[in-house]
Amino acid sequence: MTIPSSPALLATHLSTASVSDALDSLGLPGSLHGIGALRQGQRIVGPVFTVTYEPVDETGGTVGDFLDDVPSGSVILIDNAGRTDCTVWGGIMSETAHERGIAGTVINGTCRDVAVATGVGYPIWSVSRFMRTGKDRVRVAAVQTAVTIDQVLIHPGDILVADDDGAVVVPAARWDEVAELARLIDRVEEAVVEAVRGGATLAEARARHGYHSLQTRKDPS
Ligand SMILES: O=C([O-])CC(=O)C(=O)O
Ligand SMILES: [Mg+2]
Repeated sequence: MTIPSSPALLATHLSTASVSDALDSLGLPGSLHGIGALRQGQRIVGPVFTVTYEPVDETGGTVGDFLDDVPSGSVILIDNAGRTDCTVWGGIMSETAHERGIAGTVINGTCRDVAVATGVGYPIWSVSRFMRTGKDRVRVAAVQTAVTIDQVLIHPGDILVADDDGAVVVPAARWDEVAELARLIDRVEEAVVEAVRGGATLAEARARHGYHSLQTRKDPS
């Protein structure tokens, strides 16, 4: 399996749109509906380090205790069950993750200190932003165990791609296959645009290159 984590590959990596279409064509789930980029113009790809939070009723809960254990190049994927009334990520964590070379953080939940993340250029995708802390409200229940977000079952080490359009996860064992298909989809879409530039109508260009069925699930037989 090739994980494109070098800066050069990061600069040219696949869009979430192409990866999502490739997953559709293989009949695989992976797109994380409801999680969006905190700010535009950032793209990441890397293996996920999963974190699961749970609520606490009394004092003692806190956020971020796992951060010292995350390898550089990882994408931190936090599942707080979509909870948006208290954080699981903040500015100290953004500064620390940036310092450690962590690729970015994707949160099924909310985060705060957004200006700090923006200031250091640390990429975050989340359901929302909100300032009330998760300290004394949540605690880490598990790290590096499987999580399910938007009905997508995600295992530690699966490959997450995120950009302006959101975040999508590919099972590690299917990465090469999905990436190759996504590259093919990119090439076909470029050919459609080239045909339009060359004078074809959009209908002609799309028909010529099979645009409408790029993402259609292919018969496995
Ligand atoms: O309580 C939180 O969300 C954590 C926080 O603010 C930080 O890391 O700076
Ligand atoms: Mg803070």
